[in-house]
Amino acid sequence: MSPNPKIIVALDFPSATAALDLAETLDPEKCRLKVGKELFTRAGPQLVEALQKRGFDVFLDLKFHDIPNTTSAAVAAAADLGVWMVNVHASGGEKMMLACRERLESFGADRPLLIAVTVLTSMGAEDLAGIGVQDSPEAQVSRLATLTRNCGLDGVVCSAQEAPELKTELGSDFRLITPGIRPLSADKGDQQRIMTPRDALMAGSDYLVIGRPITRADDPLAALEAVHEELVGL
Ligand SMILES: O=C(O)c1cc(=O)[nH]c(=O)n1[C@@H]1O[C@H](COP(=O)(O)O)[C@@H](O)[C@H]1O
Repeated sequence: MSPNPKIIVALDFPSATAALDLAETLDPEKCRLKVGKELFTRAGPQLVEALQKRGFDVFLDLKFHDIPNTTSAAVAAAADLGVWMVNVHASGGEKMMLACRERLESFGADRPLLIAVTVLTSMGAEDLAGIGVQDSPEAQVSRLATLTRNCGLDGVVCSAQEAPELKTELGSDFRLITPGIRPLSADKGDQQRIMTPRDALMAGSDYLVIGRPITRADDPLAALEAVHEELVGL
């Protein structure tokens, strides 16, 4: 039993019923839950509250990216909901991230963790070139993660492939949240920069975001248990 579960199950479902059905089978002491754009758009704050009432920490993954005034107000709305963690896109820039961090100060110690997405784990070098970024994914992640840390945020979303370098550059307190996690037997799907759960933690990830390998498994609970077994001793 871990008081600080490192696995965040991505509830990428089209309805509150589907999300709650899975949540009923899970243990809040063994995983946290992520509510993203599809589920939140369909089920809204009530679903987040329902999950929190069942004892789960919720990562509200809406990846806010807008002007500073709008984004900081959205982050404050997430804090009012009582979520454990909320995220913005680091590419929204310094002023946007500073405004968000400052807005959360009024929530004191109960504020959510505020993290920023660097380069989506579905993107590789060619995708970056397509949006005018000639640097490698690693260099762009490092640039955006450093900016995020300098703005006083709590951590970044990145690929576990970038974790060792970021831990060295940015320090052990700066949290690394890593999607693109694939047990060896799982399909890669649309993810490009992937790693197994065990390798990701050994590389320096603080939290593993895992969606389809658990939620689309024939037996999601067994799939989650299998990941826990893979992590024994870490
Ligand atoms: O912010 C995220 O959580 C996120 C960032 C990123 O770069 N890549 C990424 O896959 N995610 C999310 O992590 C989850 C990964 O799900 P699976 O690919 O099904 O394991 C999805 O809910 C994505 O929205």
